[in-house]
Amino acid sequence: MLLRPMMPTDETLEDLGWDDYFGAQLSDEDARDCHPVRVMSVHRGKIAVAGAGARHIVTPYIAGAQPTDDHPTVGDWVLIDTYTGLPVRVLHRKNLFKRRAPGDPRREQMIAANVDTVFLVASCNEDFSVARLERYLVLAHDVGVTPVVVLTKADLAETPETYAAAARAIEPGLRVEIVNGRDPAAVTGLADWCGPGQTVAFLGSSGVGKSTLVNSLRGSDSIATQPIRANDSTGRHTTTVREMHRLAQGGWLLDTPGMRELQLADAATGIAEIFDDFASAAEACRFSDCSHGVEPGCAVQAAIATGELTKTRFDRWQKLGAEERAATAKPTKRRSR
Ligand SMILES: Nc1nc2c(ncn2[C@@H]2O[C@H](COP(=O)(O)OP(=O)(O)OP(=O)(O)O)[C@@H](O)[C@H]2O)c(=O)[nH]1
Ligand SMILES: [Zn+2]
Repeated sequence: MLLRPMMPTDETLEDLGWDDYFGAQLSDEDARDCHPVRVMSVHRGKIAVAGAGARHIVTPYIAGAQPTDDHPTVGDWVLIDTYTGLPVRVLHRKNLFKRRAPGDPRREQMIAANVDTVFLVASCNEDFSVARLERYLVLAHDVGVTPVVVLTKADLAETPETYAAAARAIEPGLRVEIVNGRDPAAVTGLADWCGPGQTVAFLGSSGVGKSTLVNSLRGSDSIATQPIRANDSTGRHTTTVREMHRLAQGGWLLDTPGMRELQLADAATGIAEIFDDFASAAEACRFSDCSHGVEPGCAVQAAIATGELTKTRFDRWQKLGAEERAATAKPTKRRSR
């Protein structure tokens, strides 16, 4: 089967996000016999890919690929054999978003690969929650993607700066941008991350304005947005396509339904990073399995007493830890009849 050019483009590999990280993975043989393509979308039994100057449809099956992770997902770079048109291997990823497969918590499902920046979207209204942003930060750190907090609906808030200050306080150096997602001019604040070759993804709960932002960034209105339901602010899921979208600034948006349903999974390292002050205080507790409650010699409680650590952050640290343990707990054995 020869590689059929489906659609000629003027895209270079660099436009698509190719850089030295991937280039360094090619042997001389690879460079001679194969060419790299990026996975734009995944369908049943086929994947749409983009290479230098053309887009193609190829099979996702790679001979000999064993674990699921060896198979291509959206955002991946795949080597295609120039003579057979078949995929040879998936290049090592910069990062990979995964989630537990719905209905089977023991299986993991790949969601998106090679994301440069993840926009953590929250709105400047009563839905704003530091704890939720922290969860997303944990996830971003865990996956190894640079997070940028985007606060939407600034036009509806009297003092959007108070929300921004609360977000900035979560982590030193955290980038926080305030936008009116409906105003295409206002999203220019996000341009730094959306230029040629850059890949972004969005995380945030339903109704915070992700689709609206995406439309403003794409310079089109091609993702349907629906008005929020009148008596709750949960919004609706309006995005069903699973693919990479070209942004007006030249970059790529990786938008998959899975991204929208991501949960905190296997995020232990991430939690330790966001709460490194708590993690290091806990090392001084008298008991190694201290629950930081009423035990004698608890260094965490001591630090809270002196004001060195805060009780509110302690509560969030405990809550995230408990959620994480619940999420990774082995299913309890069913009693036999
Ligand atoms: N005033 C104002 N309204 C906004 C802004 N961003 C989004 N909205 C509105 O908020 C509602 C929800 O926005 P969506 O973009 O659909 O939210 P979403 O995060 O994509 O929601 P899901 O698709 O459910 O994940 C829509 O009515 C938008 O028009 C903003 O910055 N300012
Ligand atoms: Zn303790």
